Amino acid sequence: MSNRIYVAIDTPDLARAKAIATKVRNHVGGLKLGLEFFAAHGQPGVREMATIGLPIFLDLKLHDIPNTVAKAVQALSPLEPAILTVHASGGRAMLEDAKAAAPLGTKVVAVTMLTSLDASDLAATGVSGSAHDQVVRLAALAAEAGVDGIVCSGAEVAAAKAAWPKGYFVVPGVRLADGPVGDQKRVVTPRAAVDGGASIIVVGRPITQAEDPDAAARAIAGTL
Ligand SMILES: O=c1ccn([C@@H]2O[C@H](COP(=O)(O)O)[C@@H](O)[C@H]2O)c(=O)[nH]1
Repeated sequence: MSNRIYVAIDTPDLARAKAIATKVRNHVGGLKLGLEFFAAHGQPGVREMATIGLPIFLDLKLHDIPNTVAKAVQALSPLEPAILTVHASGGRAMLEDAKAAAPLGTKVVAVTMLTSLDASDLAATGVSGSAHDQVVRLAALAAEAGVDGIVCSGAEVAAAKAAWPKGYFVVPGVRLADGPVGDQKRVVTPRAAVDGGASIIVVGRPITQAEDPDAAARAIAGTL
């Protein structure tokens, strides 16, 4: 099994992004680039990071009307990311159109409920019920729409996988047992995420803010 860790390179500083990625490249399976990096460096920055030689996960969490999302996916297609995110709450037509517009080799995965949210945040947006129910509901929508998988927390991944055995499951919100959680609310350890059925785990600050990012990545890989 290849390394399941995608390191989240969340910085607007290209030199720092390259330095961290270069340090950890032997102990992670891919690089996740999100809004912070993309807003600063766009497609040229993604191409630059791709020269490091690891698969690229473009975590842009697209969420708009179907036509706009499909056109955005088309515009991103020359990058041929390994993984691209959209928001499941954009609805079935948006998910279908995003998948249709993506390159064949790109996994389109739908974000269900951000790991920085809990049930009280959900209630504040007018959605009643648990995080578990919300994730399982949106995972069913994603499967029906024909995308490749979902993003969810490690607390729900086993239930989502049981309902969608062929799905691809991306789990962020991963923390070491004694580590700071920061703004994340639904966290699990790397081992628990993989045991629950994560296809890949996304790890950002526990690696990138460590004194020795390579040692941190190696230590996490050693627990899997
Ligand atoms: O529900 C989600 C979806 C995406 N993310 C992204 O993952 C990383 C997590 O970084 P940490 O530093 O390990 O918290 C970050 O890039 C988020 O944008 C998420 O956390 N939760």
